[in-house]
Amino acid sequence: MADNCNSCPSNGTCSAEKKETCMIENNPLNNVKHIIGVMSGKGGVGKSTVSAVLAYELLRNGFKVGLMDADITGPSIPRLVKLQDKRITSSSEKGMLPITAPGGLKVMSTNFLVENEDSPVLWRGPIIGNLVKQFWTDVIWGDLDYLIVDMPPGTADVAITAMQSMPMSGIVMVTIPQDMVSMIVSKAVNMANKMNVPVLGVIENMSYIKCPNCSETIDMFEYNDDNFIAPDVDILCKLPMCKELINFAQKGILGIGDDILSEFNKVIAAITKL
Ligand SMILES: Nc1ncnc2c1ncn2[C@@H]1O[C@H](COP(=O)(O)OP(=O)(O)OP(=O)(O)O)[C@@H](O)[C@H]1O
Repeated sequence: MADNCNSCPSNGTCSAEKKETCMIENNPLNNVKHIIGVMSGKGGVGKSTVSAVLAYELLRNGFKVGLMDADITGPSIPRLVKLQDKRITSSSEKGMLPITAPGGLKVMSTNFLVENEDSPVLWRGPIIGNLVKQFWTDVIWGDLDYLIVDMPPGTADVAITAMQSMPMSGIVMVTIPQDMVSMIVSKAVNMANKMNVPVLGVIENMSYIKCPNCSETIDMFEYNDDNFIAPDVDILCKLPMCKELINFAQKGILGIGDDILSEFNKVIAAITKL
């Protein structure tokens, strides 16, 4: 049975049978209402960028938000939220405090634990999986409305461990509209379905570019709409390929125009319905 059901985001919604078989450990110091995974079967499609913007936009909407960088071997969140120089230097037996970014966003990443930002993480799969688990059990997130998890890439063991060790309310998939990528993201959708984590929908990133002169939109990829991901998965929003998202690490959320933020708010609408 799960440890500390009282501090589990799923508390009150699990069946008695599920509670009996649940292996999730929760930290009694945490009161997190919803955990949202941001996932993609394929690398480089914008998962970390989307996670960071989503976290900041939720914050701007007045929520208490945490951002967990569960991409252990390729942690890009600290740079995206300008915390690359921060390190966690102390912890107690109760756990580790995340680093708080300006605005109140609580962040945890492997890069806060290694000596230098460019130190490689040469750990094997089980150790990496364990660290992801510890980012939930041993980090004192405190009171949060939403914990956004930048998921480990792919659909292999670390991603499975992440889904098994955190009571996720839902997964948002990030993809680019290209048949080959969509096929791989479909695997991630199927994986989430098998693990009983609801897929809230898909963010189609780098979908188009907008001409700065005439505002014409130009689709970036040729793809067959009928084959897109899975018939029962909604496309939550379409994001352009644009400088504003490339420059997020430098300019932050205030550098992103209202048209793009309104797309992110469609995702937030799906998340806040939970
Ligand atoms: N909509 C966008 N327009 C332009 N560039 C983008 C957009 N989204 C992401 N990028 C850029 O694409 C690159 C990859 O983005 P990001 O690191 O967020 O992807 P990822 O899926 O998390 O990658 P990884 O698999 O390496 O963790 C980055 O350089 C980022 O700035």
